[in-house]
Amino acid sequence: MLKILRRIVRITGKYKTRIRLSYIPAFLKGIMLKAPLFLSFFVISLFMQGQMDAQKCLYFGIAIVASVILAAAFEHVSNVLQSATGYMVFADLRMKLGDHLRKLPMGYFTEGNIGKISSVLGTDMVFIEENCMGVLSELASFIIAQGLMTVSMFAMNTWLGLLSLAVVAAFMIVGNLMMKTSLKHSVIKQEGSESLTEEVLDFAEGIGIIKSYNLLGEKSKKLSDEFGKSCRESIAFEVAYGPWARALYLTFGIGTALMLALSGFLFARGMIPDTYMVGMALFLYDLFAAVKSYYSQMARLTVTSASLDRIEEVFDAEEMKDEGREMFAEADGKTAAIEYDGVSFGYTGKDVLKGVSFTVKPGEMTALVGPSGSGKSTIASLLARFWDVGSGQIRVNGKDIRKVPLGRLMDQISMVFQRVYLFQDTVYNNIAIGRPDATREEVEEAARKARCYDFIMQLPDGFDTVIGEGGASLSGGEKQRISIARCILKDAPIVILDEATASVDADNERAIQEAISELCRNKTLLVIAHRLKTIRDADQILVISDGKIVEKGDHENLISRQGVYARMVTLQAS
Ligand SMILES: Nc1ncnc2c1ncn2[C@@H]1O[C@H](COP(=O)(O)OP(=O)(O)OP(=O)(O)O)[C@@H](O)[C@H]1O
Repeated sequence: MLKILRRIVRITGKYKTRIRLSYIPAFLKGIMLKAPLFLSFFVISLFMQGQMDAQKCLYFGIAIVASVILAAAFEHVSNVLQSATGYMVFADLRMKLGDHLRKLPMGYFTEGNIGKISSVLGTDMVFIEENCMGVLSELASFIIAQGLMTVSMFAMNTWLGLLSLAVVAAFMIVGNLMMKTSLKHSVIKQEGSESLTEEVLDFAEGIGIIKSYNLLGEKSKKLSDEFGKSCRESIAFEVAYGPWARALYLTFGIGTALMLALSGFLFARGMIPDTYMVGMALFLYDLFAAVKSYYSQMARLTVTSASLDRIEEVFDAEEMKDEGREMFAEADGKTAAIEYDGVSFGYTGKDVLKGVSFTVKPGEMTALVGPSGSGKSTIASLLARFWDVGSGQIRVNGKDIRKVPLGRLMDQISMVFQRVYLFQDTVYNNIAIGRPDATREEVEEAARKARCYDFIMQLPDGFDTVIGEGGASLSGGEKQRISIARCILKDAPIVILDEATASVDADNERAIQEAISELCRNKTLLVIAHRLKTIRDADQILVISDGKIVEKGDHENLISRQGVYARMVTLQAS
């Protein structure tokens, strides 16, 4: 239990002191909450001893009101310190996570971790933020309140004190067993929610394919199975947890009854005065209320433990090294040279690239061609450090790309992917991502060059139209051109182009080709080519097969060689 509390305090980082400070008002609130009870006890005692008068009664009344006001004030201060800190902690933690995710290799995202990331951001962090920070101060005030009650029992009579201590010990045994059960099932529930999130994301993302291949029944069944599993896990949690919650309730009832019986016995034996007997009747239902509430709140914290595990798991994923602090010789220049020097690489041990070496001169175009799965995309993605090379080196302007800051490398590269991703934001912002400090004129100019200005102006709000859910929907070709406008605006010296294989209509294809020509003007180009007719003018064509360069040269040269490339051209022409 303390372990969970310590883990929560640990994630509060630089706000730790604020959290610890908040215990002071929480303790004071704990005392103030019990003050009306003690004051009432004194009032009754004074009445029974015939020492009460109207003035004293008024003072006691004022003291009770003051203690209630103070309890509220202390609660407010402790909440401000703790809950507000919770929001600050998680704002920082989300930023830290964003930064961490940015530094993870692409492989992390393709290895089934998307569900985990979604759960961490959407469920775990929100749960801890909303539930746990406030709970810490609640727990502190429960501990002090229970302490006060037990001490006052000892003050009345040692036997009463010992029995109340024994009941608290029974609460601790039952409470801890309840938490163990809750913890075990929370982990199962959290894992279930993770795989459910993954299944829902998969279903939503693949809905087009699911419909077109008539898989709605099959996929819906898979999804319903996941919902069913999640439901069963929740029921199993309740079934296992319920008896312990009832046991806690019983301990409360039995403990209270035993305290009443003991005080009656002690009174009958003349071991406690009648005022104490009346006081017991007053305290009775409040005697163990704090420890009961404490364990009820702790159950919430067990869910937190499973959430913390997942948050830590994501943070533990190894980041790509970004320790290089050297700069490119021609940093931010308009052209750049690229050299692959004996590059080998494998995703999961097996080598996908085997000793790949080639040079792209500044301002020239190199095309990668070859059968599917030969390693073309892998070659290109290593340049952007989506993964790091296994052995060998990739140099840009003579500098090993691992020796420069990742951010600086990315400044040098624009990428046009086959699969375009536009954010659910305005057209303007989707283009401006390329260079956030660009002026409106520059964004519009980039849109013109990418041949998308005209269709953007026909959208309901022009550049301010929101794309995506609830906003304008665009055709594949239009989206592609917006993504090219983004790259034109970025104006990076290197362009990696994954040539689209999807067929678009002739108008769109012409517009896309014109947009690409604008983008590639005076740039160093690495093109993953699928249609060979588009790369005839390339300065260099690399034919990749099974992770190796098997032919290298320009179109004329490779045709005259009558090798793999020539056969591919003949095949595509037929
Ligand atoms: N993220 C990944 N994890 C594991 N293996 C991968 C991953 N991406 C690609 N591979 C494997 O690496 C090999 C090369 O893939 P790559 O995508 O580079 O080929 P490609 O020539 O670009 O293919 P295509 O023309 O079909 O896009 C293939 O065997 C592929 O299965």
